[in-house]
Amino acid sequence: MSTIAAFYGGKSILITGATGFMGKVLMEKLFRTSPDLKVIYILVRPKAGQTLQQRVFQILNSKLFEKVKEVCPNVHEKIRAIYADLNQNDFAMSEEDMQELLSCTNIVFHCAATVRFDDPLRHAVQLNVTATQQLLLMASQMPKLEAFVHISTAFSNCNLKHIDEVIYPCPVEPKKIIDSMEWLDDSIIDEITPKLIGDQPNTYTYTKALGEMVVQQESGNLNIAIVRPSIVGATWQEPFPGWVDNLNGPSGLIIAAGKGFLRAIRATPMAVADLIPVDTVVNLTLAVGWYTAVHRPKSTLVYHCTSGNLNPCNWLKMGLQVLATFEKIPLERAFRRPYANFTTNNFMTQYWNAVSHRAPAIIYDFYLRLTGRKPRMTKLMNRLLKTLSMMEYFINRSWEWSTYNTEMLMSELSPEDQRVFNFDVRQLNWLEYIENYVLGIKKYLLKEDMAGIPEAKQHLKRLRNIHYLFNTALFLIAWRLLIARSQMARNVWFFIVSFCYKFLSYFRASSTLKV
Ligand SMILES: CCCCCCCCCCCCCCCCCCCCCC(=O)SCCNC(=O)CCNC(=O)[C@H](O)C(C)(C)COP(=O)(O)OP(=O)(O)OC[C@H]1O[C@@H](n2cnc3c(N)ncnc32)[C@H](O)[C@@H]1OP(=O)(O)O
Ligand SMILES: NC(=O)C1=CN([C@@H]2O[C@H](COP(=O)(O)OP(=O)(O)OC[C@H]3O[C@@H](n4cnc5c(N)ncnc54)[C@H](OP(=O)(O)O)[C@@H]3O)[C@@H](O)[C@H]2O)C=CC1
Repeated sequence: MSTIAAFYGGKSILITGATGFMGKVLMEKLFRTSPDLKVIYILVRPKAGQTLQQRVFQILNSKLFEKVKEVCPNVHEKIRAIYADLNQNDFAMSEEDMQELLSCTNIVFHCAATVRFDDPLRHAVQLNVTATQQLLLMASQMPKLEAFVHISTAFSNCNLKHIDEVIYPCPVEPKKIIDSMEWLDDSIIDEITPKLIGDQPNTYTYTKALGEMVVQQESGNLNIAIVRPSIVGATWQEPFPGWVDNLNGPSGLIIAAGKGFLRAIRATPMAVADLIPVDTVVNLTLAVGWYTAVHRPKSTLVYHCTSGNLNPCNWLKMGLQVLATFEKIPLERAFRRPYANFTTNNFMTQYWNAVSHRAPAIIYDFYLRLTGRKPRMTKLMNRLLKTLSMMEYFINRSWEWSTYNTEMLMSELSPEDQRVFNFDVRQLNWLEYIENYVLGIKKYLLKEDMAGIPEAKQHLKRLRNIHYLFNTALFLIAWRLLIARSQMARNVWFFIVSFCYKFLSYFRASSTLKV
């Protein structure tokens, strides 16, 4: 029997961000391995016209939870959705809900965050810093609390090249930032944002670093740990390979590549692609929760959940494997054939953006206009280029994350726990993982039917023919224009034609002689 699974039995667990990518996998694993847990409280807000209950119903009835229903048939009774908006004071929770949480919670997993890179600083501070502070305050009033696990990011200190498992101080105290957000108006905040974030690439990594400092400053007597995952990708093994349900990280760009929108990228091919499967992150998180509660380390331990130092993969290898998979299993209705062009040169980036991204979009929009339809490709392409520009910082650098605490934790686990809560990325086969990731994107994110693969392949063949036809026509037009304007081009043209004619005559003559 797994010690960690047994530990969560009978526990009341509070999860924030349970409706998010990582939160869902965390809940799934908890229910599957510890079906005798008492209750999971999840803080949820209504969204996109769905009530709390509808959101929970949708999660529990998704493919991800199919195995859970077998091992824990009463899962509906063990999940308690509590209305909460982490942007509001006291999370806008009712008094009864608050009291229940304070008196019953044994373990807290704080996953909620805004992960947008372009969020205004005020909003990012509210969710990634102030909400963390409020949750810690709540935690300090929970008499039964055994452990609080805060999910941060390995990029919270991405202004450094080598990152240790420690909390680094921020230039400005989080409290001062929180205070200033209360009285500064939006335009001033926007103006000072670049100065405040300094050498951090965006408000996301900056506020995640502030969040860690808040954890350190407000931890008091709590048993707290921080987990720092790098770029979280689809599931590796559990509950099944390739599950993914959002566009964050590489997923959106993989789709863009598969649909033929993204054909060139400013990326350093040999830079480490520090991806980490979401089930690996969840296994580590659960092991951390157990260790923190049982061993009560004296200080707040930070755990890096990264792959680069143990089993590195680079962007080139990843890109090529993505394309190889699309050869076998293409996406439906692609705009162009998938193709990859990695460049680190600024001029080449501009060139490829103009030739491979903007020009086809303009031509296609022209075609849409001609056929009486609404143009949309240029808008979509601009969005893609914006996304690319936001990601560039992360795909042109490599970082070294030390993993002493993570390795120490691994050595503390029993063989059974190492198997059930496996977070040893050395066992990961990248080519297999990436193939499953791409397949998962097709099946679970885009919900494309595998029966449509032959038609998708046919479509790619048609696109290839259109591509050849288009290039030939373009070449002939360009050549015709050149001949009309340049004597030299005409001379070259006559030289080539007469050369070919002579060659053919010679060939015919020599073959007649042989006979
Ligand atoms: C050339 C060949 C290629 C070959 C093969 C290819 C190989 C692949 C190579 C891969 C290299 C990967 C590098 C990853 C590096 C990650 C580093 C992470 C490090 C930190 C990790 C963390 O610790 S934290 C998690 C990361 N955090 C995010 O990753 C959020 C980002 N994101 C945003 O910051 C906003 O999204 C942003 C973008 C501002 C847009 O903002 P925006 O306002 O313009 O757009 P919106 O977000 O409102 O979305 C409007 C519509 O775009 C759709 N969409 C949203 N995202 C999309 C996306 N990525 N790709 C496509 N489509 C996307 C969405 O579904 C909407 O669609 P619709 O309109 O139909 O609903
Ligand atoms: N994905 C990644 O690549 C990485 C993620 N991380 C960290 O992991 C954690 C989880 O990320 P991930 O699951 O990918 O993110 P998601 O964007 O998928 O999920 C974010 C979660 O936070 C919730 N949330 C956001 N705002 C509020 C609010 N005002 N009130 C209540 N809940 C709110 C969301 O709820 P709702 O569904 O209602 O929007 C959602 O459940 C985050 O802390 C992130 O920083 C770290 C490294 C990499």
